[in-house]
Amino acid sequence: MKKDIQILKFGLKEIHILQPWVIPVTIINSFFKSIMPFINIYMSSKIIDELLRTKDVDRLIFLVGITIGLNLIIHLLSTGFGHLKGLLARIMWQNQDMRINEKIISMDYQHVENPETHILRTKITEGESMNGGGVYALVNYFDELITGLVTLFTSIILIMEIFKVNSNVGESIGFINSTIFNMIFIAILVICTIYNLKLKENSQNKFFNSFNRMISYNRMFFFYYDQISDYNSGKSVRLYHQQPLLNKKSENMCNGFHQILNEIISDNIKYGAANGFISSLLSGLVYIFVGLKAMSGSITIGNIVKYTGSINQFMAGSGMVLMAIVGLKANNQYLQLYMDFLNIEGEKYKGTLPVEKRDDDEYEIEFRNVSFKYPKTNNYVLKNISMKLNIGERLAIVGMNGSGKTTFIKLLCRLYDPDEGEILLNGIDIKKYDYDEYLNLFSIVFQDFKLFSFSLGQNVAASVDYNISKVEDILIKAGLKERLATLSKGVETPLYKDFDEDGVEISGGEAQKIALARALYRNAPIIILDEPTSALDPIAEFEIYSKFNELVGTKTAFYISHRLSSCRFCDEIAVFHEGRIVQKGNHESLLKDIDGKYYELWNSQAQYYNEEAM
Ligand SMILES: Nc1ncnc2c1ncn2[C@@H]1O[C@H](COP(=O)(O)OP(=O)(O)OP(=O)(O)O)[C@@H](O)[C@H]1O
Repeated sequence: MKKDIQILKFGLKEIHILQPWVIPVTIINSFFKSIMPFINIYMSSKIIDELLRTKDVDRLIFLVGITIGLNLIIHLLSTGFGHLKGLLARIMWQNQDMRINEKIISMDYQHVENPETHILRTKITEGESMNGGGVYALVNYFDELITGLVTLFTSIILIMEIFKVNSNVGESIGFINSTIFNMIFIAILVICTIYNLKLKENSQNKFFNSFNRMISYNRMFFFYYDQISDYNSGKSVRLYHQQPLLNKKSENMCNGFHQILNEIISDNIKYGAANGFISSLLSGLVYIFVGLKAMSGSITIGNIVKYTGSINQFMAGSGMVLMAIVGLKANNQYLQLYMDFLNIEGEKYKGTLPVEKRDDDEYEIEFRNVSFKYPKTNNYVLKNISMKLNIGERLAIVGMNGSGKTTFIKLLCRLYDPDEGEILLNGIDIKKYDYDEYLNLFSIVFQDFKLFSFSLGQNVAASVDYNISKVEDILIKAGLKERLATLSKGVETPLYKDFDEDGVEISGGEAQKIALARALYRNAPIIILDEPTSALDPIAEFEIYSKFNELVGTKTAFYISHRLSSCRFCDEIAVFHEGRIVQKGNHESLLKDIDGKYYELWNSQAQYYNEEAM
């Protein structure tokens, strides 16, 4: 109970943050919605009594006029506020999406790589969009609760009279006029309502369980959808005849999904039938109860309309309140997911020390006995790494697949922190530096870099506004002079066709050059290139290497590559093997150690060049 209230408070606070007007407008809308039926109930009873008693035409016209007028006003107000509420709730929903995205962007990288974060996110978005659970649903349950409470309160005021024992009626109908008769009726009303509530609660819980089972199918569905729609995968699908594989996988997913859907539909039918039966039974009882009271003479004919209408409204209102409570409780399960997501803590210590701004780019990096394993794994990916990179030096990192090269860079950029040892910048642990200032020291091209469907210039500058001539200069330096000349809108040409028909498709090599240009545009003192030329043709690769010193200037550079021939220009080469640095030195010295890993790697690659040459 305490936890439920806590989650509810969180939900209401969230709604307020996302769109502060949603709650006030919902309350006003619920009020108008709920009083509308009572105007007709009350006024109808007055008109009937008037017809049966005085038949005063002027008064009848007055009563009908008031009824129509009130109906019109309340209807207009209720419709207007209803639309406003719908609009605000949609804005709130959109703001929630943005809040979730902002959270993902700002959370520690280790959470971004953690599949559990993505499952949680999928549960939240699908809970909202497909199952009506979460913040949006809270607005609706809140609406139902307020509407129910106002309905309940108003109906109680109107029906109180009927439960009064009338001393003017005769002995023969004494039982109908007695307190016991009234109590029996109220007891039946309460029992049926509680039973209905239990049915609803069971159905909601079953639905939430089904929803949890559905999540994995939904994730698969979107995965296949993406794969099938993505023209890049289209190539391998055709080439490897993967259609049957994808079809089979989709079919299995659909079967699992349909099975859960069938269970939900059959549960809903059972619940609907039971609920319909009980509601009809109750309606019948209300008419019998009020009819008997009228026959006994304890109420007027006009009051039959008032009391049957009000008791039905009482039942509807109490049903709404109870259903809203059950709904709110069930909805808490969805809100809890959202709360867990927002509560994902930034565990990383962000530091406060400002990074010294140096015109001479004199930044020295040292790894001291660094060991690291990925969260929730047992094996060290890096073990006892120690190395120092002097200012302005170019360090090449080579090694076989999975030897830990990219992980080394991830630690350097504080995407993860070491489990043991420390990384120092100018002799100070990098954790102590202000996180954002520290990151500003790096220009990085990752292997799996990403370009966006924005303009070429915005991609290079990583910003909406940019200096056009600077972007052009850098693109030319990165080897895109000819390609740039073919673009009618120059650097303002959109990349890809996702949002713009005039967008251009670029090759893998061109994309890599743009990613390189982006790193150069940033002009940070330390540059990191993770396989920066893997997609380039030999001539483009040669051009980049021959200009590398000019491109990198006085910056300190980390250079990761599988192609050992392309690392020869580096001052120092570190050879990684199974998470350790097994050799260090320049190309010539490393090659002299014929038992070393570098010699082995070099020869295995040189062998192919030689064979090709033969
Ligand atoms: N997020 C992660 N969670 C768990 N293990 C990971 C994660 N990322 C990488 N690894 C594992 O860490 C090891 C080192 O990976 P890393 O990407 O650093 O190697 P690499 O030398 O850069 O390889 P490659 O040359 O193929 O790019 C691999 O065994 C990899 O499976």
